[in-house]
Amino acid sequence: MRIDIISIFPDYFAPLDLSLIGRARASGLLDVRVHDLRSWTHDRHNTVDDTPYGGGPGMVMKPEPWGEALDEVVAGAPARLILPTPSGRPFRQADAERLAGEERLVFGCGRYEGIDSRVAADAALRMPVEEVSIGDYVLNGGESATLVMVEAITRLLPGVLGNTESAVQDSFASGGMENLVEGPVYTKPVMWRDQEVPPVLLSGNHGAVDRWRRDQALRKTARNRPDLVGAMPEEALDRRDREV
Ligand SMILES: N#Cc1c(N)n[nH]c1-c1ccc2c(Cl)cn(Cc3cccnc3)c2c1
Repeated sequence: MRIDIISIFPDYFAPLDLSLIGRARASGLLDVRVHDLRSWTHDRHNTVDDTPYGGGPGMVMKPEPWGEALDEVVAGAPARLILPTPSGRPFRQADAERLAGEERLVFGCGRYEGIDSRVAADAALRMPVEEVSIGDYVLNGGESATLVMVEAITRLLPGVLGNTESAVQDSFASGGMENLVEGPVYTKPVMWRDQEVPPVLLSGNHGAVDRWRRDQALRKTARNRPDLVGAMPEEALDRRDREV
């Protein structure tokens, strides 16, 4: 997969040189290219914003630099443009799984009050464009959202997660314990500050461990994410009661 990121803060993406994504890039498994939008400005001040038509607070990102940047970065090759925006469709795990199947993604990270709306409309003449939001809270621009989405997407690519990690049983995964959040996890020592590891985890009884983990995940989901419990079929909630 090739990912292009366009931003006025390219240094924001230094974390993509680290850890599993950094290793995947170094191995050639993943091709991530970060571009400074100001490379496509032509005035002395590298201007990327201007006042909004119709008035109102703040500034809007000018369309010309974006148009030139997308023309050059995409260069006619099929790519999907992802535009983080507070008004976008919610980004979910299913979107990460879907986008992990794409050959090329381009992330347009805006700032100020947003990118001139004609940029998305013009790009949509040549490629699929998705306006997405990572959550109902307000950020200062699209960079943090892009980091979140790039991590959620690329961790699903074969070979990116090492042997010690697994994307299969993750929360919100389509497989594994569907629609449940992760339950508690433990490692050595068996006793720490007067807290012992639940004995079932030391029992070697894999069936009992699986049942215990599912029950803990159900309890944690009901406590922290009642919205997910509502979406769960009734029998899934009662299953633990029938299991011996
Ligand atoms: N994704 C996402 C997301 C999220 N979940 N919160 N905020 C954002 C986000 C994404 C893109 C931009 C661009 Cl471009 C400018 N801003 C600042 C802003 C804030 C409030 C109203 N208008 C613009 C962005 C905020």
